Amino acid sequence: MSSRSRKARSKAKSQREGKTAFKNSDAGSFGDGILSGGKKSDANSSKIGLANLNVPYPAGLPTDRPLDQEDYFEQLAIWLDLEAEAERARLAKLRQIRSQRDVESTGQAIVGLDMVDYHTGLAGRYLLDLAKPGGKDLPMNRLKVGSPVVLSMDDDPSDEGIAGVVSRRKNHSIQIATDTFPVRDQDDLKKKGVGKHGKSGQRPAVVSDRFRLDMSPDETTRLRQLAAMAKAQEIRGRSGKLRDVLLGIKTPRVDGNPIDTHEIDPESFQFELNDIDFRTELNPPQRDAVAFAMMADDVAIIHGPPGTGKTTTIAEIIAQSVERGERVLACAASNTAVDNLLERLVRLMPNVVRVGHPARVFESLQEHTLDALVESDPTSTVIKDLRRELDQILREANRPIRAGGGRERKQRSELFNEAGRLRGMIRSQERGIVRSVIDRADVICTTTTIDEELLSDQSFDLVVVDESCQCTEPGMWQAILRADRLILAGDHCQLPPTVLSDDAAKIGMRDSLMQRLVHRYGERIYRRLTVQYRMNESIMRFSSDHFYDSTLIADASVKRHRLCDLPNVEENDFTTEPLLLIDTAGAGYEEELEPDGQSKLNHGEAKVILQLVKQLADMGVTGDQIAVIAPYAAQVRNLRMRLDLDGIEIDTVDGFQGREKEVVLITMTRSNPDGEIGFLSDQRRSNVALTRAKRKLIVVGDSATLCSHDFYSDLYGYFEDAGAYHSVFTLEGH
Ligand SMILES: Nc1ncnc2c1ncn2[C@@H]1O[C@H](COP(=O)(O)OP(=O)(O)OP(=O)(O)O)[C@@H](O)[C@H]1O
Repeated sequence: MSSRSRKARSKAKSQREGKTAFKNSDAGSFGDGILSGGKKSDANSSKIGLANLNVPYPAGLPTDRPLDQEDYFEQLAIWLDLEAEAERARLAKLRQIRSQRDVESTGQAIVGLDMVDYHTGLAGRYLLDLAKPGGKDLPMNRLKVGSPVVLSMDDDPSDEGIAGVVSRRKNHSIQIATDTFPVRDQDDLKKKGVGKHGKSGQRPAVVSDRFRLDMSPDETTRLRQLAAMAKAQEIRGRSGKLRDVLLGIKTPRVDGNPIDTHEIDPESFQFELNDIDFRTELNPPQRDAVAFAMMADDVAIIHGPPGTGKTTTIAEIIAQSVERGERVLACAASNTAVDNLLERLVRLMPNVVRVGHPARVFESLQEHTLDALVESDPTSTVIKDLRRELDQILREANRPIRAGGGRERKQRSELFNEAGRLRGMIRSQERGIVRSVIDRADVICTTTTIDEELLSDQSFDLVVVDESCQCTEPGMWQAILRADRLILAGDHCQLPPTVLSDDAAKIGMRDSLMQRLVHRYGERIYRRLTVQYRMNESIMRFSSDHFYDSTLIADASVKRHRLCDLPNVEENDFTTEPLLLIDTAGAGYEEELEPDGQSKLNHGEAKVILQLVKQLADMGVTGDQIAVIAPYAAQVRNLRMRLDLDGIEIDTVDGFQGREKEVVLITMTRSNPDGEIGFLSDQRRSNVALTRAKRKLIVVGDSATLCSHDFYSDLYGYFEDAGAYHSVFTLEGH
């Protein structure tokens, strides 16, 4: 363990024990209830409103006073160190698993892959296509487009492999982008005493044409974040002022006035509102949020509960900003969230550029990617010729070499040299075109992990971060560094960022900048959107009461919509009622640990889900209108194997944030005599699951296990009051 990691660990320990770097006075409490709009939180209340939402914030950073700059950035670096250590430990453990079934069941590796094709892409990267022999489907995996991976020889545990990034994913193939071409070092094999047929005349263990892909620790991202944090400590001017505001050293201002001493002047606000020529049909809270954001001098927050048009609203803010002649950087932590925003933006304005690999971008938005814009630039024909030449050279260089082919080996290394020279030329030509496309753009869209090479010295009048509660604080600084003004949008009552290190999570890494600012400045720094366009009112109500102080309103267009209103869906009790809960208590449907894994599954609940899905299909609901959500990956795998309906989506809660379906079935999975509910106790996860359904929400779960927890006891009570509670014994065959 490095001395830095040791320091991080001991610091984490002392912070957990209450000896925080900041001597945090209110750690674990919820301040004065400002999250609920100024109301005091009620510690005895079983309701979970914003003020007493069960998120221990702030665990590591105080919000009752300005942060010391040095301490603050040191704290962030400690989180990153702990996270890197956790990632390395996970990967080391994973790479020790050699059995195909075991390793693939983790979802973090794919083994036994052939390289079926390769070519070169933008910036001379190699794009390698990998597939299982015979074109078999790939196993279920978590290697998403953009995931950093290590590509290594499958049967050589000593091969450290080469780093790459997933650039495309299909059912039966996966493409990765790398800077190095994977060639087996034959000379090295010889040195190890392994001949063509191995030491024993058998096929040797280290000689293989098969590859293995492992998810890898994202060192590049961490280094970029550390570099941005180092730079942030030095910056001056507008960005320096913004840093001081975010650290609480300076007070945020709206319309020139500090928010802690001045209310917004209603007349100025009305003037601003009237002055905006809205490009989208917005409801009053959305319009207020736009005007508020336009008046903020340095930072403003838009709190968007599920389906309330947060993305629609920030797209409008960006359009207004561009209208005023500003340049905008629009980001989000995930590629999907960036694309959702991009989709809205291109409807409002022409000059938007999406930075990131085109394979990560929705088909309909391809033309807005930097790659596509560079490609269609008239000056890029020269590059196309060079690339063709490079592909040709690579193909020649990769022809198999006969035994003893010394001359051929020499020729090959010359070809690789030539390939390197061509790649250099391609890169420099491309750099020029890329620069001009970026310089011309009004809006750049990217994930918060910013490509420093592409956006090196770019700064923006406005930086907007959507889904900002899914981004850790260290992950924000690359974007903040480029901002004069900052708008954060998100919902801290939904999923927090993924943090692997429990130590880092315990000392605050999962708590977002948005959450910290709301804690510090209260309702004067944010506007909440309250009209939602997704859920039937009965589906919305529970979440609204528990997470949003009962402030959500269902728009008239969705308030009473039912499954039976969909074309071809039969009308009966099942399709008319928006809620259904099946209680499996007493049925003996106990959870099981997945063989060879850590994840949980529940065959009994799966059987109930199968039966309900069949019932829905028989009533005319189509597969693409149905989603099944399980909190555990093993239950997802279990259901995917057993459920055979075209278009149906089965995924974990994390896979469904930001998504919606006409009908959603949730299998709670946990059922045990000890009332253990694992990460179901994070109510933000349940909030996401419970707010994905538009017209019908079905929950299947064991009250005997779940209801020892207040939140689930309330949930069961809610369904019962709505007349939607049924024991599993009322279902046929149980
Ligand atoms: N003012 C409005 N009038 C009518 N429909 C709207 C309005 N605002 C948003 N919508 C619709 O509501 C849906 C959700 O909007 P949007 O995706 O912007 O919300 P979101 O809050 O970002 O969603 P999520 O909860 O998934 O993060 C979209 O179909 C959008 O067109």
